[in-house]
Amino acid sequence: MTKVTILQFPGTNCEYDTQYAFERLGAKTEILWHKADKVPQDTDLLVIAGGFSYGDYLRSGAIARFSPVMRAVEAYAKAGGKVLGICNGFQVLTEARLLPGALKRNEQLHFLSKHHHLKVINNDNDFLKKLNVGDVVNIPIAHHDGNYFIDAVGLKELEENNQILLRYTDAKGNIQNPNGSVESIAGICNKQQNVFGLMPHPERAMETILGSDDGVAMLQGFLKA
Ligand SMILES: NC(=O)CC[C@H](N)C(=O)O
Repeated sequence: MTKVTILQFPGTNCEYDTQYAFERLGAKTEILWHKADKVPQDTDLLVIAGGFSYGDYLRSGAIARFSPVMRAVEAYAKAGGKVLGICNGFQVLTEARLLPGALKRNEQLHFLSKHHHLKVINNDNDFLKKLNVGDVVNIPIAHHDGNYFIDAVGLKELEENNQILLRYTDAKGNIQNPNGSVESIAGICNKQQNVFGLMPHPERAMETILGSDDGVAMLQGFLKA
């Protein structure tokens, strides 16, 4: 059985949605408070859940990065452990330099909360292997700091190493840009392809009655066969 450990900082608010989503897919889960100094040994996937860690003070994710548990997360990722950062989790991972780039305030300076389409750019990784390149999924976004920035050198590296995983599009897969992100990037991974981050919330797209179940195929990629 796959074991998913979900990090919780003061201000995290998506840990229970994330727990529900993974348990529904048959995983066992544990919520880990940010004061922990170890990642549980049986962890197959570590998720940094969404929310407003430390009230988004200074910059989203900028304080959480100094929490004790982040030293353990760094060691876990360095040893090849799989890490997924969703929304605020993505922000924490960029602040901790486990993923390149930064998340700035949305271009229009508004909080965005709606469903958005995304196109799969690369599926040659654990995260998106259940989807096909070019697939368009419908996933909620909910952020005010989702404007992904990376400089030209960094962007070239992302492209060369197939690190761009998802881009924002319309329902037909035409590129769209809700928040000003460089090249409409919605999700990336590190060069080693074991640390993943995205602004949209797959854990909120688990049931058609709630607008979409396209998150199922995304999260399933992490489960053991
Ligand atoms: N849903 C979230 O994780 C919110 C992320 C972050 N606090 C922002 O608004 O940008």
